[in-house]
Amino acid sequence: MIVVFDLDGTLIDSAPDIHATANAVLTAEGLGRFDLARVRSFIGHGVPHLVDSMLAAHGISDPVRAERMTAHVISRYEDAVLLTRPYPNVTATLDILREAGHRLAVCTNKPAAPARAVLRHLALDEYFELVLGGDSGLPRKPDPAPLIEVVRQMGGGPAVYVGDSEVDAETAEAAGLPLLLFTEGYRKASADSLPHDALFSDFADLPALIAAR
Ligand SMILES: O=C(O)COP(=O)(O)O
Ligand SMILES: [Mg+2]
Repeated sequence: MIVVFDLDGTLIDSAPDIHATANAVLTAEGLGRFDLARVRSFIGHGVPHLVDSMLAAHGISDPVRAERMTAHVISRYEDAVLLTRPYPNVTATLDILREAGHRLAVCTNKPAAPARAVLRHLALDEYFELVLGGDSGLPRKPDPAPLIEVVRQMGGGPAVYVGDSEVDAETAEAAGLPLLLFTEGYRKASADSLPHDALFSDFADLPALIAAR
């Protein structure tokens, strides 16, 4: 089975690093900072959406400024790893899945370089044959194109998607892949309101869900 994972809010709790990065960029722009919960609510659609959400929350619509801030976030993003942790049991579960012969990949809206940097920092990079980021040139999730492309590059065949959010649920449905929804990430809607094949709150439960497919 090909097992494709979302990154932020699924494998890793990266909101503290994204929060720190966002506030550094806001401060450089002379704009007020946001608390962690607010920034977490802006995560999931990639960097341009994060910046647009922060500007909108300040009542600002300014494409030139948005572009400058997006570039500033990206310039800091590869170093934004120190506050990020894998969710409990992620590493052990990746070991189990790999031992069971599954092939693992990441499909994230985070740009590829910071996605690879944080995976490397947490010693998780070696598990994944492929990391497709939000700057691949394809439309970002919830467009199904990046998820379909990951499965294609992995050679096709049976696949599942593991994600945490509205974006992931919409992506999986549009791509025609089963979604295993991790409930402890950055979702805003209730888990039951999102299309999913299974829910889990502990990565230790994931191997059995995948084996049952
Ligand atoms: O960086 C984001 O906004 C979201 O990233 P994700 O697709 O890994 O959840
Ligand atoms: Mg996510």
